[in-house]
Amino acid sequence: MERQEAVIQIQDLRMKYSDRYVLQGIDLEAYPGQIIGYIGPNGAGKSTTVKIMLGLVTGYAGEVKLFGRDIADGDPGYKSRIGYVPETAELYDNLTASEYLTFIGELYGLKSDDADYKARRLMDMLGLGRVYDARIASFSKGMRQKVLLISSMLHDPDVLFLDEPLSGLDANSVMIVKEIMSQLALQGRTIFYSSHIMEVVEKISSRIILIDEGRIIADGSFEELKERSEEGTLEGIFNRLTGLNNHRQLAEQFVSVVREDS
Ligand SMILES: Nc1ncnc2c1ncn2[C@@H]1O[C@H](COP(=O)(O)OP(=O)(O)OP(=O)(O)O)[C@@H](O)[C@H]1O
Repeated sequence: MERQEAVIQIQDLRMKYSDRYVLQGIDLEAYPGQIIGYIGPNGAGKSTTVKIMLGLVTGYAGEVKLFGRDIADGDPGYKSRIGYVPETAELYDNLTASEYLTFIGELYGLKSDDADYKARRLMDMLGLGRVYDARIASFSKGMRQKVLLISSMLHDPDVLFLDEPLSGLDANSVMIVKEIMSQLALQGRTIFYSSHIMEVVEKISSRIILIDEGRIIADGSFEELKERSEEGTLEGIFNRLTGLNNHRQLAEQFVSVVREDS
């Protein structure tokens, strides 16, 4: 099968904060239709990689290309073809969802009326039609997450970067958002997401990239990773490859310190 052109190409990406390398030579490429689970322990360098691709972090070494162009070439045009859901975001609490989403849509080049019309229907479909004109300050965590997800997709981006996209969502909403991700991928969009929920990553990713201390230590489909491992679950593979084999002991020690007489 003829392979389409890569939408993300990263070569020997290195990033140093103070004297410490937090990315130590990342190489990866992603293609249309892929759902890539980018996973790793806390502090492994996942957000840093994504922020570099978004143009939010500079000062890196190596090459990062999106849609075939070096993002350091000074042309920010690629940003209109990507969407982003950060792990935590300051939404404009004083705006209504309608004002916020229309504003974001306009930033991405949609006409105000079109953005408003599209946002209203998407909010309605996620069960938030009722609060479309309410202030975001009054929204629960899950409601805010839905607004963020909608804001990242309003302009129908080619590549979606999602950081813990299911954070705060109830079980029904999780099913809907997972299905939305699959359908977008089937329609040729690329989804590059980070999550710590291994069961979800295992099920929905077409490819899983595991990083630890700024290096890729596994890259392949879940089936491929499983073949190379004795573990039957992604959680087991993750724990083995990132060196955690004493969680019970650690938990016992932790609890015994918690229970010490003060
Ligand atoms: N602005 C910064 N200045 C200094 N160090 C930073 C900065 N941003 C990140 N780091 C460091 O870089 C390393 C990687 O951080 P990063 O946020 O990329 O990890 P992560 O894999 O996304 O972790 P998590 O799963 O906890 O979100 C960490 O050691 C972090 O302390």
